[in-house]
Order: sequence, then structure tokens, then C-alpha cells
Amino acid sequence: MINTLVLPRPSEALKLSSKKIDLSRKSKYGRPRMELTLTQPDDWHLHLRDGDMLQAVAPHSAKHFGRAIVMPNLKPPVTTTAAAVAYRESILKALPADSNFTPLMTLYLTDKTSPNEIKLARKSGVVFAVKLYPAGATTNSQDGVTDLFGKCLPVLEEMVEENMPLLVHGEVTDPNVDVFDREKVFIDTVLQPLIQRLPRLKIVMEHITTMDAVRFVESGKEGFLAATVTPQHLILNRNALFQGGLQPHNYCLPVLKRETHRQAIVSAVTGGSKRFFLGTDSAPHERLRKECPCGCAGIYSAPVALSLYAKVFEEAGALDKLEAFTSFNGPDFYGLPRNTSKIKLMKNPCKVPDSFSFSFGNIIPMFAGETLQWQPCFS
Ligand SMILES: NC(=O)N[C@@H](CC(=O)O)C(=O)O
Ligand SMILES: [Zn+2]
Ligand SMILES: [Zn+2]
Repeated sequence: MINTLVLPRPSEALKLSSKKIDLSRKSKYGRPRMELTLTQPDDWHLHLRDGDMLQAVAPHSAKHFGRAIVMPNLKPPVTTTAAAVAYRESILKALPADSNFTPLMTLYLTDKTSPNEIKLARKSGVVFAVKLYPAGATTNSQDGVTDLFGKCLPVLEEMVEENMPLLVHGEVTDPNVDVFDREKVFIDTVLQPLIQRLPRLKIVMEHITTMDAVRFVESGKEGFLAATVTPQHLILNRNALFQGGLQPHNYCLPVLKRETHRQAIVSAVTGGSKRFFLGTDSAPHERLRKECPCGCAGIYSAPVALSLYAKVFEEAGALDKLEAFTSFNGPDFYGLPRNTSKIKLMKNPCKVPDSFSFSFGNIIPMFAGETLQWQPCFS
């Protein structure tokens, strides 16, 4: 990896609680080197895939995150507790020997999921949520739900009993609804009625992209409604899809929105609300599956996500709020203990690799070839 050294300006000294930043250590150039110590973050929305791709990407997430909610949209999808247990085993095998990373498994909801499967999931101790993909909404969602209220109410009622969160890809699939409006329409036509019907169901709106979602989550009951936020929806707006030509590596679902939506999401997360937490939605696809006539949706952010979140909070003058977003709000919502270990981020400008090469092909990371200021570091 090439290191492009850009020295931090002394005026960049941050106004933070003294414990969080250690300005005493000097870089070899004699300038202050800024450090940020955080409780180990977790990733509450992650695609680890399987097979070769799993082997390739698992170490990247395990390096930075303590735990991750692992999405079940494999081929075939992880629809049973038995499949989730087996998938968990293969993830553990793909981790570096010294890794403490804990995968938190999820089940893929279908029209046929039985209430008993939820009981089994809860009993297993390794399944922490159930994921709703409206059929056809996103990558590998073809086996998803076609009619939530018609087919899934008994399962959802069992989830209330078992205190099992429902994670939602919140977009309608009606081709007549404009692609930029699909999240808002989903809120109005599915989520609002769902909450009316089952107010004690814990719901996470995954990868929110609009000010409508921000307002909706803020207006929900604390502890019952929350949202994950990706680095791309905090940093990029929809212009990034077309900057200098079509940019397949900025294409994900829900698709990037206009700047006003991005700003609303930034204000929400940097404002310190407990309802928003880190979920990278890191979604690797081999390069040629993105750079082709019908490219896949998904941005590979795992290696750069922490640097990007730090950039967003720093630019908003809210680095003091970063730790709650990366490390507290998620476990608090899920009713899990916060991590006890720490991770350090250092201001040490570094170029993001242009690509990661594996035997099966290449994966292009988010911000490929660009320089990022904050780097997680390991002693
Ligand atoms: N976000 C994406 O664009 N893609 C995800 C699926 C998803 O999270 O919707 C994937 O699995 O590739
Ligand atoms: Zn999704
Ligand atoms: Zn996802």
C-alpha cells in the first residue's frame, strides 16, 4: 500500500475531552500526531458472503470490528437456524487465528418462515435478528417476502414474544415507484402500519438514505425503532454515481440520494441520537460483476469504513460523538454488552488500495486510490 504523507496542520488540534486525544506523541516530523481511542466498534450490517469471497473479506472486518450482524442473503439464503449455525462455523474458520471477532447471525425471512423457526433461532443463542428483504428489492432478495401482512404476521408476532429484532431493507419494489422514492413509500405503506399493528416489535431500518427515514426513526419509540447508517450515505450524494461518467463502484441499494438527504443523515448521527448506529453494509462483489452491463449493487467499505465515519464526525465538529455511534448505540439497542477492548485511530494520511486481488478476482474498495486521514492502528 502506498503511503501519501500529508501532515496535519497544527490548527487542526481538536477540541475534545482530553482523554480521547493524545497530542503528546509527535510524528517523526515533529508535528503533533492526533490519536483517538474508542471502545472497539461493531458493525451492525455486514455482508460476509461465503466460499472464496468469505475467506477474502472476513479478515478485513475482523481487523476493525468486535462483532457484526451478518446478513443472510447468500445463495441459497440462510432461512433456518440450522443453516445459520453452519454459516457461523464457516465464518469462524475464515478468521485469522488470533481473531476475537464474533459473528452475530440473522435469518432471511420468507413467506414460508414458521413461528417455530423463531423459537429455534432464539434458543440457538447465535441468531440475533431476522432480516426482511421485500422480494426483488436488492441483491439476492428473490426469495424474500412478497406479502408481509398477508404471509408473515404469525412469525412477526412470535418475534415480539421472543424479543427478536426485525431488520428491514426498507424499499418498495413496485416498478412504478420512482427509485429515489422507494424508501419513503416503504415507510408510509409498510413500516407505519407495521408499527401500528405490532408496537412492541423491535425494528432496525437498515442503511437509511433519506431525511424521511431520519424523521421517521426519530419519531419512533426509543428502544423499538433504530437505524443503521453506512459510510456511503453519509459521504456521497447521487452525483457520485455519474461524476465523470458512470461510477459502478458507487452503486448500492438503496441508491444514493440528493445532497439534502445526505445532510439530514449527517446531522442525525453527529447530533448524538442513540437511535442511529454503525452499519457499514459492506457488500463485496468481484470487480467484473460491478463493471459490466448490469452491474451488481453493493459497495465494499469494510477496510475504510472506520476512517470514513471518523472523517464525517470530524468534519461536523462532533468527534466526541463518534464512540457512541460506533460502539455504544448498537449493543444498547440489541441488549448486548458493550465491548470492553479499545481501538486507536491515528491521524496518519494513507492511500486506500486501488483494489484487493484474490485468486477469484479483484474487489475494489470504497474510496479506492484516495487518501484518508484517520487510520485504525494496532500495537
Ligand atoms: N446494499 C447493496 O447494494 N447490496 C447488498 C444488499 C443490501 O444490503 O441491500 C448486497 O448484498 O450486495
Ligand atoms: Zn439492503
Ligand atoms: Zn446490506
